[in-house]
Amino acid sequence: MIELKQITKRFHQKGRVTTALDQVSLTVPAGKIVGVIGASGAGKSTLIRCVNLLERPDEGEVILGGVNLMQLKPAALAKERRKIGMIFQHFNLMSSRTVSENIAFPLELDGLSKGEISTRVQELLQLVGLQDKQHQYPSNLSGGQKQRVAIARSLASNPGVLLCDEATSALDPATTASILTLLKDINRRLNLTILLITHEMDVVKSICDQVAVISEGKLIEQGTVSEIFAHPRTDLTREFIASAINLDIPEAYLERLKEFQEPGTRPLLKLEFTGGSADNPVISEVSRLFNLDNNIICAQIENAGGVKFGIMVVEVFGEDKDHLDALNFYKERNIKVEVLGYV
Ligand SMILES: Nc1ncnc2c1ncn2[C@@H]1O[C@H](COP(=O)(O)OP(=O)(O)OP(=O)(O)O)[C@@H](O)[C@H]1O
Repeated sequence: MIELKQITKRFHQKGRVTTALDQVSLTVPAGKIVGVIGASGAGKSTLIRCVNLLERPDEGEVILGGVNLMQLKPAALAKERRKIGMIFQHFNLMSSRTVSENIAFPLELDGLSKGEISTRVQELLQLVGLQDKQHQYPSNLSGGQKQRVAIARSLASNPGVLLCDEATSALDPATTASILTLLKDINRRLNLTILLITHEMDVVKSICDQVAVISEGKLIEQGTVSEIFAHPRTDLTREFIASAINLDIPEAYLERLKEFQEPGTRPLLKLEFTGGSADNPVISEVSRLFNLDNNIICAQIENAGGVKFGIMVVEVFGEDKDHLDALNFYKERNIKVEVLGYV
């Protein structure tokens, strides 16, 4: 549905050139939800803005439903852009218009009659669950309700594609979850293709079919969510996966944690499991093979795209040499292991 082919975008400012995107190629299949994740300044916003040519790439092709947008004249491009909806972190609603009037705006631009607009607005209000707010102004709505209005407005002209620019970044966790559920529901019901950018792996984990990781303007990894969570190839991707797990080490252990080993202290290990390694009984294997006792301090196992991943923190009792052998064993089993310190 969306094909970005070797997109490069440079910004020139005060004699300096920033390459925001460097030969980026990305395909978003029809009906799928694809997430692009990256840190601040990685190029996410530039990437998503290149899809509807809000930013014009210096090199490469932007193909939407088989049409190369880069080759279109302004009138034809404006027509193609009507097929792309977009929502933003800060909603971009018109404060002087009510909820219904905001949603009606693109339909007015499309030249629909008053009756047609009214019918369509009611459908959209129902889709996003805001019938009771239709006469309110945006200033009287919560963040989640504002984003629902923005979603309804973006869908007014029946676009085939929805671009989401950090759409949940300004929302609290519960509201984020409800907006992500709505996006997934719309994706299924309308067969809408969604490209979203985010800096949160939780968003990817919740609703994406595929994910690409962007760093310094380059896509460094892409694949299905299950592939990427099962076999992350880069440290950055591993960090994003780990960030999707909220693991709290008990305060009592953190207070006792020492950087270097002292007599009578034991290593505290953090183990990160992804994919196959989360299914293996490694903790009991390690105990048996290396004569070590593991005290599990905290652990969390999550699921994304049918793949398990998780983190466990263990206090290990045993001989120094056996500890080293165990560390190597974990590494051989593709389990990322870190000695957090000694307790
Ligand atoms: N209009 C512009 N003029 C000059 N430089 C720009 C412009 N827009 C973006 N950049 C630069 O391009 C790079 C990528 O920026 P971009 O906004 O795409 O990153 P991002 O991943 O969306 O970051 P964030 O999550 O902080 O919004 C940054 O180095 C940024 O400073």
